Amino acid sequence: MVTPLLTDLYQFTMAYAYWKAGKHLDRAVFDLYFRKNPFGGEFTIFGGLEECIRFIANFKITEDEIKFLRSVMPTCEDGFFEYLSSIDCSDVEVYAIHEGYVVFPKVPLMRIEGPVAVVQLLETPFLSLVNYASLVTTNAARHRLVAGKSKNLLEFGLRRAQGPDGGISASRYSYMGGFDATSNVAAGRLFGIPIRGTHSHAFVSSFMGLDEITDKALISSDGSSKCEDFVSLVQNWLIKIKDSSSLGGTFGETNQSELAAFTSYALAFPNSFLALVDTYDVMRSGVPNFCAVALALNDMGYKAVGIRLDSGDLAYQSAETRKFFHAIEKDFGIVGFGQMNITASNDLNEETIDALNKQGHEVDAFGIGTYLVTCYAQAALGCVFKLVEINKQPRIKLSEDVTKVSIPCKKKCYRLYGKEGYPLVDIMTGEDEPGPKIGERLLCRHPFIESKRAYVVPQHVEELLKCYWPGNSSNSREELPSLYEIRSRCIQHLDWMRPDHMRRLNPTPYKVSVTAKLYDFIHFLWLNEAPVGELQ
Ligand SMILES: Nc1ncnc2c1ncn2[C@@H]1O[C@H](COP(=O)(O)OP(=O)(O)OP(=O)(O)O)[C@@H](O)[C@H]1O
Ligand SMILES: O=P(O)(O)OC[C@H]1O[C@H](OP(=O)(O)OP(=O)(O)O)[C@H](O)[C@@H]1O
Ligand SMILES: O=C(O)c1cccnc1
Ligand SMILES: [Mg+2]
Repeated sequence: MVTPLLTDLYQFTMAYAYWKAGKHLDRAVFDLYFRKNPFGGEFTIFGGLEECIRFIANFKITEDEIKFLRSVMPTCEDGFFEYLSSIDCSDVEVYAIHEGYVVFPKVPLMRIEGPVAVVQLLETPFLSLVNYASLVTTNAARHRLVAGKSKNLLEFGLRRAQGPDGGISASRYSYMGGFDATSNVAAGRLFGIPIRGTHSHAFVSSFMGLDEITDKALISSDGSSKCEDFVSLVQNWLIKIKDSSSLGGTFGETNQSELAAFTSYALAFPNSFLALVDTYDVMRSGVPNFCAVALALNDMGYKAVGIRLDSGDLAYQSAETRKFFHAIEKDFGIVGFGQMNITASNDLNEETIDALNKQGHEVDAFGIGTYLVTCYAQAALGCVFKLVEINKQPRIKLSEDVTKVSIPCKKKCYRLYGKEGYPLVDIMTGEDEPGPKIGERLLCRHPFIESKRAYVVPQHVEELLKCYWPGNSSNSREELPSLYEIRSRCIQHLDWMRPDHMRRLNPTPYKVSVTAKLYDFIHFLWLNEAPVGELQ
């Protein structure tokens, strides 16, 4: 779907005007960056780089596309379309921060150099590939931080995502941000993401009673015996549970159509039985029914997986369910029954998971859809693509709003680490400036606010922008890691950050700075380009 035509018309009209002016081959440098961290936080995860690199690797406008462009731009000369059909990205260079890194406002995630007309055509597709990817990766990482490392996080969002392509991207980047699995089968196939799922209320309510089950036989897990009437085995267990010392009197008649649904599911998947228990009544029907089926499976050598809760007070119900499981373990001597998995879903987000943590809960896995994939808490990241140099001349974009003034020049970017091993500050320098050195004191200045500056003595220096597409330069090219490797990197990097940058409430901003030389140059260019006002 991502072709050169997946762009805004103005990229093509500008390309024509560059061409008419004989400027199309001017060597331009653009920075792709964002201005503010999303979700009220102080960090972002960079996602989407691999897709950008694959896009430029295949960048070619086909004859059919040229024909269409001619119809869209009928006044443009033939020579322009001949030029368009000849272009590719062999003369473009892309330097980027590694995908999955923790990144911060104003620091270029990518620096793109090449003939101005070609690089201009990359603006919209690159932004489209990076903006949502980074936003949803960050959203997933934030859900992971609040849920904790020990919980399983399942992405359930395909049905609620912004269309099929939004759903596919959501699955890919939720996994990158630290989710464990997706329910999205196509994404699992495309990207090798683990696929997981339970069943829905429709499956439960489609059953009317136990007499619907005609094939009642179940062979034991080791194949050594056969139970001809698994339904009776389940019913017997239900009676035993009802009469057990600690559970007697906690429930009466359970819903028999629900029991039929659970039994059928267990017959279909004896090795991975998991039941949705909230269709009728969690504690009076769903959980006892589940336990009866799980105990019957246990007789046949199978270990049930657990339950899913999809409504009500998830803290309370998970705790009550856990007590029920422990009581079964104790009364019937089934070792491990108390640890049965409890999955929770239903409009979960950072806030609800945080609330559950504060109340105390027994949930092992969270299934999260709507709030994760739609990025409900913030609709867009706001990455931009700005010209910073043309034909070696630095360029600046001014704005009444200081946060929107671009940082000119082709730059290098470094992450400086302190004594305790945490990243302290990111610093941008002019391309020809010497890089920061370990143990050498360096003045780091806020790019726009004069009074904000600090000396830093780095214990480790990391250059951030790596060559991912060398064009005609002699730089060697970074390999594209697998999605799994990027996910591992993301998880590791989140761990390396100082905790106060990562906390949910009032996190400390991470410092982003420029060298004194670059600071002076930005302000010189600013004064040069800004017209002096006249008061009358
Ligand atoms: N203990 C809890 N503390 C805070 N929020 C919770 C707790 N338990 C559940 N929630 C959240 O409260 C909301 C409950 O939503 P709502 O009242 O619409 O659903 P419900 O009535 O429980 O279920 P449904 O409408 O799907 O049958 C959900 O967002 C859920 O994640
Ligand atoms: O709640 P989310 O975070 O979006 O997670 C996905 C939801 O999708 C399913 O519900 P379903 O589509 O059956 O409808 P529902 O909203 O009535 O639960 C599932 O039971 C979850 O509740
Ligand atoms: O497998 C599930 O439980 C599931 C999948 C998608 C949406 N809700 C739930
Ligand atoms: Mg729901």
